[in-house]
Amino acid sequence: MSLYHETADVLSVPASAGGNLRTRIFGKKDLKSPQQQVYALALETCKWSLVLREVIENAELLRHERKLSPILALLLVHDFLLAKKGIALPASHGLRISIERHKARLTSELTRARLRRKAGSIDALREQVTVEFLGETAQYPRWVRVNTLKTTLDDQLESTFKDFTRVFEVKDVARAPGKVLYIDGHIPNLVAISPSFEITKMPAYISGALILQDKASCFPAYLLDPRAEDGDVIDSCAAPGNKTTHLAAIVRSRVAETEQCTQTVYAFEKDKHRARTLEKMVKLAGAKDITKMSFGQDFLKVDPNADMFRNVGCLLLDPSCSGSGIVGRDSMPTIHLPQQEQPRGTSKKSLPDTTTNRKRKREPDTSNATPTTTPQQQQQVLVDDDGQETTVSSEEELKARLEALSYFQQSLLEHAFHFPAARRITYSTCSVHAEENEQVVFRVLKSFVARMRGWRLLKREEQVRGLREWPVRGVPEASEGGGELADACIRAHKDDGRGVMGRRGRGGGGEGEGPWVRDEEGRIVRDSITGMPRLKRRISPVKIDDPDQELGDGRSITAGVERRGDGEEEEDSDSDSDFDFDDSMGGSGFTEEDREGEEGEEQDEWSGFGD
Ligand SMILES: C[S@@+](CC[C@H](N)C(=O)[O-])C[C@H]1O[C@@H](n2cnc3c(N)ncnc32)[C@H](O)[C@@H]1O
Repeated sequence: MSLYHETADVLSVPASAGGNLRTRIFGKKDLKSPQQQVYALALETCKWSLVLREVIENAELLRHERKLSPILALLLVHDFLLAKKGIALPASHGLRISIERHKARLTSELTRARLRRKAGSIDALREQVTVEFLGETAQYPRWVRVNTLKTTLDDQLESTFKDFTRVFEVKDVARAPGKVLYIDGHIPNLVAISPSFEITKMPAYISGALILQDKASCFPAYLLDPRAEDGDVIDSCAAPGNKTTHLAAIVRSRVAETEQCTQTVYAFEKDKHRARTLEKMVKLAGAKDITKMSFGQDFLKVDPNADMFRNVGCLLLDPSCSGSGIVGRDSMPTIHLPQQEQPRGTSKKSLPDTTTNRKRKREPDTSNATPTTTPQQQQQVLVDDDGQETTVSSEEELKARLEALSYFQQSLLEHAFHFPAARRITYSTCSVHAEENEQVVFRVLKSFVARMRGWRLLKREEQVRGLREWPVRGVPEASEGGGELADACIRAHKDDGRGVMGRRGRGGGGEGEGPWVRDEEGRIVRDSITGMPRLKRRISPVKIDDPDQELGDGRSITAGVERRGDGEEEEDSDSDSDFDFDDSMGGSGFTEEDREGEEGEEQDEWSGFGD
């Protein structure tokens, strides 16, 4: 099946099948065409579909080419008119011929469509189309992390962003058209640029020198602040790898260029499929020398006392969570289908697109396709790490899922507390729910292992400058522990006016936030229970929005702890950490993706690190 038929199939899946464009494509195991290519074609065609519909209808393409279905026509005309290399089929292929023989009409209709929109050039039209397509998300800047493993901010200001106008308030980025840039004041090496700028086409992006990463997603690694004296670092839940590569960049930045970096970032990812993405990202970001990845490895089953981890001073925990909370099911982009047999000059732009869709050979009925159609109802939907959505039908069900997830999250933290040389931990999620955020932090600090080993909250005034100054903090009512815990937490949400946004930019969510916990520099203190000298760790929760910002969804929470000291540490005899994820979660409370990670793979065995 050709790229075009496969993409048409993806776009024709009924709305009831759920999922978003990304999950429909990347979760599809039987695609013959490269997933990335299908995704790009589908997304770009949706983006241009309003213009292309007009072109196709006015050129009467479907009247002349009766074998073409509306979706196929859109895809082919998209590539014919807008793709650099045209239609990706041999010149003699029937589908290609069916479009190219209408070259004159199609190109002149595109020119007319452009002029109707008062766009002076195709590039100007492209910008208009992009802003329109981004809709609500166009109100937010696009955050770009300068990957210091490969480049520097100065180099990028002189190359990729050479023609950009610098603004000094983040709110001015999204408002201004064209090329505008803001250098972030909280996170080093982070810039915000105009959302309509096609950064993904820039060589620096393609080479991994620039990484698309929402500001809030940069909080955990920055807050963790791993320094040379902290030794090795663990990213416990690593895929797709935004935070792993950020950690690697920070670690490397603290070693002189001429010197070898002796620290290692250990990255665990339980899901083998997602681990492949992690591997690609680590490689692309130039983090391979510093990072050791263990594919399909459950962090909870890693022995903290293993010799390999004796120097691990910092851990970043960014576990699976309930995702973006309550969101609208608007995850599929809209596609505007041309009508068949539309008489010239009479296009009815507001007709529901699917009404005229006819069944075609090899192309399924699109009458129920998510794309074009009616606004989706707002529902309570939990979104997992893969973007899979689960509708929650009752408050009780939601409560049960959150409870199960929060126990898993707490178990990760408790497990991290056991690493003998650990000084700091950050904890983050992309959940909107206090149950997974402040409440996890509050509970875990009261756990036996936390008290025995002296972990404590990292207070706001002890945090790195950028996050100390970040004004959006935890919610006191959700913090049980009161004002201090809330203030130590960092939150970010898309309505905070600071340019951050949820992972998926879904409508209807609004309130999403997540806390982050981290500890500060540990000091030897007297343990309040035993009176013994102890390493002091602190945890501070922070709330943030999350990362995978492209089609973003959800928020994230991070928590971290740190300890430092030269005191003797007692061997813990408590069994808090022997929490068995599988048993304790039961069957109802966690995401598909968590389950998938367990299936078929032997999780108990240490799979070793790949270089
Ligand atoms: C929220 S995502 C992490 C995102 C990542 N930190 C980033 O910034 O790119 C959570 C990941 O943790 C993985 N995961 C969940 N439980 C795990 C466990 N027990 N051990 C290792 N990985 C786990 C999931 O498969 C998922 O890929």
